[in-house]
Amino acid sequence: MTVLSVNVNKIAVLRNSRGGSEPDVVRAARACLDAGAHGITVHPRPDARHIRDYDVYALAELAHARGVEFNIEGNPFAPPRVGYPGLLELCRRARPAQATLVPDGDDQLTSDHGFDFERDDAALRPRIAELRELGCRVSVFADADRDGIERAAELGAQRVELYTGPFAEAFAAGDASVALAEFAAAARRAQAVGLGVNAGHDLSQANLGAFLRAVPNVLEVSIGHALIGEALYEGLDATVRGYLAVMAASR
Ligand SMILES: CC(=O)[C@@H](O)[C@H](O)COP(=O)(O)O
Ligand SMILES: NCC(=O)COP(=O)(O)O
Repeated sequence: MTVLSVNVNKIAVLRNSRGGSEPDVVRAARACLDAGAHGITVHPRPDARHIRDYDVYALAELAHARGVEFNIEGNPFAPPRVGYPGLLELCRRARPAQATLVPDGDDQLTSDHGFDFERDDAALRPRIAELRELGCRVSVFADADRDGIERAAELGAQRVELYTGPFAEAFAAGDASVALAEFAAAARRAQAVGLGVNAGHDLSQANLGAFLRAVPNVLEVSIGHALIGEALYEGLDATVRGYLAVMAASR
């Protein structure tokens, strides 16, 4: 079964645009959970452009109280700075059920690629080990079109999150068949060495069904940008239920 983790970064974008505390990130997360979402994801960035450290702690408290998965995404190599203690320190303090490592820089508008597991091997290993010692399940962001996804297992990761941006682009352009075959093959290669497969980036109500029907045994999708945008029209409750309906129909 695939679970839905709602990424609430974009609620914080809106809040930060004016300062103050509205819209309230925790209230929005609660509304998503009330609608049936299985978990909450955040991807705090060192420049604090959206989710801040205090959001992470407040959302962790909510997730722990509700007994749902909290997933923190981020670059494990980004150094701490004021307002951003670093991904590992955030995980030490917030104890998320899952930490998803993503190799992105501050100069990126958003995440746009996965790890090169061969190049990043020595750097990733100790961070994955430390996160696992903290009790986090560790997932690593991966490209479907790059060789070597299997190495994530050797590094100690339990899951990979397939970067679905290229699939979403192909879907929007009208033909995702080649991309879907590539993603399905990558998922199978990861699963063959015992890795669980998550997926995320630019998934939407429009493209999610096609993805889940083609790619086997996706354990979790984390969705933010499209979902929060759609919720402006339909409301969070109806939008989350809409995603869950797509997921149920794609089983
Ligand atoms: C790893 C990933 O694909 C998402 O976490 C995405 O990067 C969301 O981050 P932004 O909301 O900052 O674009
Ligand atoms: N890991 C992907 C995620 O959390 C949300 O990505 P997006 O839906 O905001 O593109």
